[in-house]
Amino acid sequence: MARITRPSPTPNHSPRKASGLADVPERIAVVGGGAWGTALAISAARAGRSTTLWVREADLAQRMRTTRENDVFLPGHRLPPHVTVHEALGDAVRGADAALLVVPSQHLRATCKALARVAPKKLPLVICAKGIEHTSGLLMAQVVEQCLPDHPLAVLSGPTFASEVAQGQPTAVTLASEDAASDQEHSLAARLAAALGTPTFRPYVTDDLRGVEVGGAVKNVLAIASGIAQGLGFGANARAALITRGLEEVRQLTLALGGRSDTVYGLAGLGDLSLTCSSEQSRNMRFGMGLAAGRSELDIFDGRPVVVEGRDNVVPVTDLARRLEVEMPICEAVRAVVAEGAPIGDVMVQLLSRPFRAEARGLSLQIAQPDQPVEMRL
Ligand SMILES: NC(=O)C1=CN([C@@H]2O[C@H](COP(=O)(O)OP(=O)(O)OC[C@H]3O[C@@H](n4cnc5c(N)ncnc54)[C@H](O)[C@@H]3O)[C@@H](O)[C@H]2O)C=CC1
Ligand SMILES: O=C(CO)COP(=O)(O)O
Repeated sequence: MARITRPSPTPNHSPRKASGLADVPERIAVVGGGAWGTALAISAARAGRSTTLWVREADLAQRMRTTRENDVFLPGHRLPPHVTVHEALGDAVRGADAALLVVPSQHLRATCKALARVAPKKLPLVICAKGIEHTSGLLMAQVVEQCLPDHPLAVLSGPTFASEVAQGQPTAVTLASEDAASDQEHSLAARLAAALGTPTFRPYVTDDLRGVEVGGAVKNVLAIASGIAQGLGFGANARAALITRGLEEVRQLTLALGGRSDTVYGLAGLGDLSLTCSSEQSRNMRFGMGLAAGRSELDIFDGRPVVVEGRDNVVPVTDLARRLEVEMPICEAVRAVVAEGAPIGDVMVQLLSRPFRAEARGLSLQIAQPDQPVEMRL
């Protein structure tokens, strides 16, 4: 395995200037000790940051302090010495310069409410969860703004399987903060990039929070579709079509919400969508494959407590699209299977029987529906 090492990153506690940039956050708190939080803590420590990790499960936190491994959510990866594990949220964020929020999307609000009681004033917050809140239909940044209104906000997203990041495999991410437009190198996103970036964890900065968030929320739903397609035995052509047409669904929703096309074609859009739709490392994709094979949810992950954001987000994603009158046929098909119990075969036939249409934007062709029966052995 190729591995690039960085010239001896030594953590220190004094503010650092990087390449003439403003002070970068030195002490990073990671809120959420699942696979992604653990990988981000390892990566932040590798970047030389002094890192705390909040692990909700007290027994796991205790074990991690001894064994230096998260044997539940990210087994096989050692925590560097500069990562301190806490089960009390207040201890994890005390003295932090920035906090990465890495709990599953549907638990973010409750976690933020708890954080509001203990977080230092104006602590910069970095959303690393991908999704839309079920009860409110809000994106993660909107949820955080409601619970912690006075805290500067950034979003970190992109094609990032946790275990590869923990291994130090080359990875690129998008870091978004609104001030990146006006105050580029002093922006929160730029300062976080300087704090968290390494030769193998390469942040790209943008000001388009909305676009970054939509890409992350929708790709998980599309990855379930990709898993279903793979599970049904469809080939590489189908996957390429699904990724391309899925990206168009991401684009339409992004634009409807005020995000930008360049974000859709960036790491948090096309990058994450293509990763998650083509690798069985993806839990969402494995979930879809399991559904196609007729397996139960528990059986798909051998009874382990695994987050499948696409399953938890398919209804809020499609509800939002319906409200904004954005057509998302692939996401709707996943909703029919996952949330409404429709038989996969019927949903697939419906999807393949949709009318042919224009690909070029601006053309509004009316073409007849396919009139042959869909011939598939499902
Ligand atoms: N695993 C990955 O490769 C990546 C995950 N993400 C995102 O990170 C977020 C977290 O996912 P993972 O770390 O992978 O999850 P995970 O499946 O590895 O772990 C589950 C996490 O949920 C937490 N949890 C369970 N119930 C909770 C509650 N009531 N309140 C707060 N936390 C609770 C657990 O403590 C644990 O930290 C998700 O939004 C996911 O989409 C983003 C990029 C990569
Ligand atoms: O978000 C991810 C990769 O960028 C992780 O995807 P899964 O949750 O499908 O494993």
